[in-house]
Amino acid sequence: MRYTIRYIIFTMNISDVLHYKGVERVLSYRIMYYLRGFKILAKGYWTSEKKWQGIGILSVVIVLNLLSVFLTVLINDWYKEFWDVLQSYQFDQFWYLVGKFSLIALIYISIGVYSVYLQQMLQIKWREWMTDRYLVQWLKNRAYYRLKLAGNDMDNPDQRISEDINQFVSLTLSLSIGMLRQLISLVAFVVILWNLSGILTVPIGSYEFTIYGYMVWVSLIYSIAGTYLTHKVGKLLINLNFEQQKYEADFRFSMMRVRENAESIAFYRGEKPEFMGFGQRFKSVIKNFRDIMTRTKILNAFTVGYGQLAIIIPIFMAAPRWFAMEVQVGWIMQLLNAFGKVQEAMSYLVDSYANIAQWCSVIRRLEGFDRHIGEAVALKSEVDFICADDVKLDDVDVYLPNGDTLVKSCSLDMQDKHSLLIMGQSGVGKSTMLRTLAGIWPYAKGKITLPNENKFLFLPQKPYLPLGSLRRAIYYPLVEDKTQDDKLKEILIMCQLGKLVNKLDEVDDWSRILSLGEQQRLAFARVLLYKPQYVFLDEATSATDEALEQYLYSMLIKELPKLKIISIGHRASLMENHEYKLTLYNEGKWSLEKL
Ligand SMILES: Nc1ncnc2c1ncn2[C@@H]1O[C@H](COP(=O)(O)OP(=O)(O)OP(=O)(O)O)[C@@H](O)[C@H]1O
Repeated sequence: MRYTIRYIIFTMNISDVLHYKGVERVLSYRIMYYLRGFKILAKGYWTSEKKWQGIGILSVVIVLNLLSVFLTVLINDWYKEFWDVLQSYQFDQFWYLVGKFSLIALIYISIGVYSVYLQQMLQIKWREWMTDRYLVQWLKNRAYYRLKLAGNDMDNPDQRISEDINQFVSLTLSLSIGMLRQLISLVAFVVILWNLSGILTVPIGSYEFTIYGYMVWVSLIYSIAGTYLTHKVGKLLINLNFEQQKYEADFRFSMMRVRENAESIAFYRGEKPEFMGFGQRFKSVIKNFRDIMTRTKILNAFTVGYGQLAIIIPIFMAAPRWFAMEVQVGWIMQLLNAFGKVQEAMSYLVDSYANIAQWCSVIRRLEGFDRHIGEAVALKSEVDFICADDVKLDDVDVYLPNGDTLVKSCSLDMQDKHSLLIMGQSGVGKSTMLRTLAGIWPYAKGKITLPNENKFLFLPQKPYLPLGSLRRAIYYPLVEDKTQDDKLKEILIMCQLGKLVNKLDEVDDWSRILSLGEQQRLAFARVLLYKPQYVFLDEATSATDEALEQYLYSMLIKELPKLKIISIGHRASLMENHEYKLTLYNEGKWSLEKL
C-alpha cells in the first residue's frame, strides 16, 4: 500500500493531486515530499560558508517586520484616540494627533522600504550562490551531455537555472516572511479584539448566556468560512493557471523552433504548416484563458461580496455596545481596523494560494533536476582510463544503451603510428568509438590509454562556435589572446580564411554567418593554435572538396610534424593522408590494415 501511494505521488502532477478527492494520505505524502524537497534545496545555502551573511540579513528583515506589526498596533490605538478627540470637539488635541500619525507613518514607510530592500538583497545573494552551484553541477563531469544520454534532457536545464532558482528563492522568502508577519499580526489583533469585545450577555428564555471576547469568535468564524469558500471557488483557477503557463510555453516554443530552423523551413516553404501549428497552439491558449475568465468572474463575485460584507459585519458586532451607550466612535473605529487586520491575516493563505502552488511546482522541478543530474553523473563507464604518452586500446567493447554491441574486443596501439583512419558504413559506430575515446560515452569497457587531456583535441563534423567575438570563437576552448593577432591572422590565411582577418573583434552569431566549410576550416585554425599531441577528426572535412581536404591535412602535417591524427571519414581519398586504416563492420567486428 505504501509503495502504491508513493507511486501515485510521483506519477501524478499537482493538479491531479488537488483534484483527487478523499486522498488525504496522498496529500500528506505530497506535503512531505515538498517539505523534503524544500529542505534539500534550502540546506545548501543555509549551511554554506555564506550562511552567516544570510542569517544576519534575514534576522534584520524579521526584526523590521515585527516592528512594522508593532506600528500597526500603534496606529490602531491612534484610531481610538483620534476619533474620540473628534467626537468631543477637542481641537487642541487635533494637530497633536495628526503629528503623531505622521511620525508613526514615516517610521512605518521607512521600515517597509528597508525591509523589502534587504529581503531583495538576501534574495540576490541566495540566488547567486544557488546559481553558481547549479552551473558547476551541470558542467561538472560533463553532466550537460550525459543528461542527453540518460534520456533526461526534457528537464530544460537552462530554465531550471535561470528561472526556477530565482522563483524558488523569491517565493520562499516572500511566503515565509509574509506568513510570519501575518501570524504575529493575527495574535496581536486577536488580543486587541478580545479586549475591545468586553462581555456580551445574551438572554435566551429565562437563561442568560455570557460570551467572553465575542468579536474574536465572530471574526474568526467569518474568516474561516471565507477562507474555506474562497478555496472552494478558487481552487480550479490554480489548475487553470498552471495549464495556461504550459500552453503559453508550448506556443512560445513552437515559434522558437521556427527561429532556430529558419533556413530549412524557408527551403521547404513550410510557412503554411507552421502557421497551422501556431494556430492550434494559440487556440489552446485562448480556450484555457476563456475558462480562466469564467472562473475569475465567479471568484470575483464572491470575494467582492465577501469584502463588502466585511464592512458591515463589525458594525453589527459593535451595535449592541454602541446602543447601550457603553462605547464611543473611537472604539468603533479601532474595532473596524482590528477586524480588518484579523481578516487580512486569516486570508493570507488563500491570497497566497497561487504562489504556494507555484512554489511547490518549482521545488518539484529543481528537485527533479538535481535527481537527473545525479543519475547522469552516476552513469560510469567500465573503461579503465590510463594516462600515458600514446593512445592505446586494450580489449575495448563499445555498445549501445540497450546493450547492442558496436565494437567488440578492439585493441590498437598508436605508439608506432602517425595517423589512423576509421572507416565503415554509416551507423556502424565510428563516432561512438571516438566518444568512447573522449571518455564521454559511458557504455563501454576495456582499457584505454590516453595522453593528458590538454594534449589532444577533438574536431566534430559541425564545430561549435561560442557567442561573442570572432577571435573568441577561433580560440575556443582556449581563452582568447589579443596579443597574438599577427600569428592568428597568419593562421587564418593558411586555413584559407583570409577574408576574416579584419573581423576578429566583430561580435556576432558566427555559426549562422559562416558556411559549414568555413567553420570546418576555422576548426583547423584551432588545431594550429592549440598545438595538441593528438587530434581526432570526426568527418571534420566533410563540407570541403577533396582538393581542399588534401590541402588541410598536408598543412597540419607540415605545420605540426609531431601531431598524431585519428580521423573518421567516408572518402577513399582520405586514405592518402593516413598510414593505417581501422574498418568497423556490423556485429562489433573490425580490422586494422596498413595503407
Ligand atoms: N545516445 C544514443 N542512444 C542510442 N543510440 C545511439 C545514441 N547515439 C548513437 N546511437 C546509435 O549508435 C549507432 C552508431 O552511431 P554513430 O554515430 O557512432 O555511427 P557512425 O558510424 O559514426 O555513423 P555516420 O557515418 O552516419 O556518422 C547508430 O545506430 C546510432 O543510432
